[in-house]
Parts: sequence; structure tokens; C-alpha cells
Amino acid sequence: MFELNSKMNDERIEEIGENHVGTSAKTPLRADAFDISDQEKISKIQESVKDILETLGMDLTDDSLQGTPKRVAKAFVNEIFMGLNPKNKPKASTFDNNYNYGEMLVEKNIVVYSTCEHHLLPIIGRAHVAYISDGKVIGLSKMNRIVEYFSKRPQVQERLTMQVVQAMQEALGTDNVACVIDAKHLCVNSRGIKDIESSTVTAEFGGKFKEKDTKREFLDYLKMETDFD
Ligand SMILES: Nc1nc2c(ncn2[C@@H]2O[C@H](COP(=O)(O)OP(=O)(O)OP(=O)(O)O)[C@@H](O)[C@H]2O)c(=O)[nH]1
Ligand SMILES: [Zn+2]
Repeated sequence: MFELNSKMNDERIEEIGENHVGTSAKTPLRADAFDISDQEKISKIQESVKDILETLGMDLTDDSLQGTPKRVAKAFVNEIFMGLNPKNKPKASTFDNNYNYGEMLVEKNIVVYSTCEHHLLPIIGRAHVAYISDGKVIGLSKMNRIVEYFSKRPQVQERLTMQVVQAMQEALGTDNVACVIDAKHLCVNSRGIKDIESSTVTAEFGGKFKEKDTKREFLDYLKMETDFD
């Protein structure tokens, strides 16, 4: 479909696929994923959305619908799937652990708003990310940003969980990272089986978090009340 510029694409696919990550945690991308600009992607998606709506029988000359194909295309490229563009990868700034904090740090209740790659319906939930420093510490908000970046892709929850851990491990230079995600999949809640109660929990434990006591401590922190209202 697009001209293949293989060298540039290989590099960018490595970048977005986080090349240290096992195949299973890589986002599956086409070889020509970066051959066209975001603007070109918006134009092409706009045409596709128009086609879908017209096929459904919608009259796109209606005032309210006129701008929909463009709105959807912009939302896809710039927001909902912005994590497919490596230029949006957050700078995970780290600092030396000068204060020699030696315990685990847990960033709880990070909002996850992702998209199920099977149905393109929302996945909404919370991520809890923890690490134990091996010399470096990371800015707290960067943990939220890493979760956001990998959420903004077509995802399965298992891969999202692993990608968050691997990005944190890379930034911090340690295996001691864990992530638990508890999320609702609208493809389960609102269609198909239509179970509005169920949610999905996934977990990835690296380094010291594989040890029973450390894992237990992390999971115990998740039970603590943090409501300051
Ligand atoms: N493992 C995993 N499965 C997911 C995730 N998100 C959605 N799914 C599942 O992907 C599966 C796709 O199955 P299919 O049988 O091809 O799709 P379907 O006919 O729409 O399935 P139903 O949802 O059961 O109606 C469904 O069971 C979804 O619940 C995810 O993050 N991880
Ligand atoms: Zn789904």
C-alpha cells in the first residue's frame, strides 16, 4: 500500500516495539507503519470513517455528522492511539537515589484508558506500578505518563502490563519493577456477554517482586485506603 522505507521503519519499529522486549510484548506493527505522516494518516482514516458511516446508512450532509469523520480520525491519531507514535514517548527522567531510599515505591490508582484491539472498544481501569531502586529514582508523574503512553494503542491488557514494566525497567536500570492492572473491557461489559460486573486483573513482577514477601508487601499496599477527601 505504501512505499517501503525499510531502514527508517526498522529503526522506528524497534523504538516503538521496545527492542529489548520479547516478541510477545511487542505491539504488532506493519513494516510500513511510519511511511506516512500523522496528517496523511488523518486524511486516510477520515475517508475510511466516512465510508463506514455511509455504509451504515448515515447521511453525512447532516450538520451534526458532517465533521464526524475528521473528528474521529483526529481523535485516533492524536489522542486514542497517540502511543503508536514514538515521538510521544514520555521522557522518563531519572535521578540518582541520593537519599538512599531503600524500600519500594508504589504509584497507585493510575487511570488506564485504553482500547481493546479486538473490538476497538474502551478498556477502563487502574494501574498500580512499583519499583525498588538499584541506584536511580524516577519522577512520580513519569510513571503515570508511561502507563498513559502504552495505553494509547490498540491493546490487550496482558501486553500493556508487560510494556509498562519493561519501559520502567529500562528507565531505571533495574529488574525490580511490578505492575498490576485492574480494568473493565467494554467489549465484555457492553456487548457480547454483556457482563457489566466483571473486570480483568493482570500482573507482571520483575526482579525482587518475584519473591513472595516483596510481592505480598506490594499487594498489601494496594489494599490501603488513600482517600484524602
Ligand atoms: N486475553 C485477552 N482477551 C481479550 C482482551 N480484550 C478482549 N479480549 C477478548 O478477545 C476475545 C475475542 O474473541 P472472538 O471470539 O474472536 O470475538 P467475539 O466473537 O466478539 O467474542 P465475544 O466477546 O465472546 O462475543 C474475546 O473473548 C474478548 O473478551 C484482552 O485484553 N486480553
Ligand atoms: Zn474487545
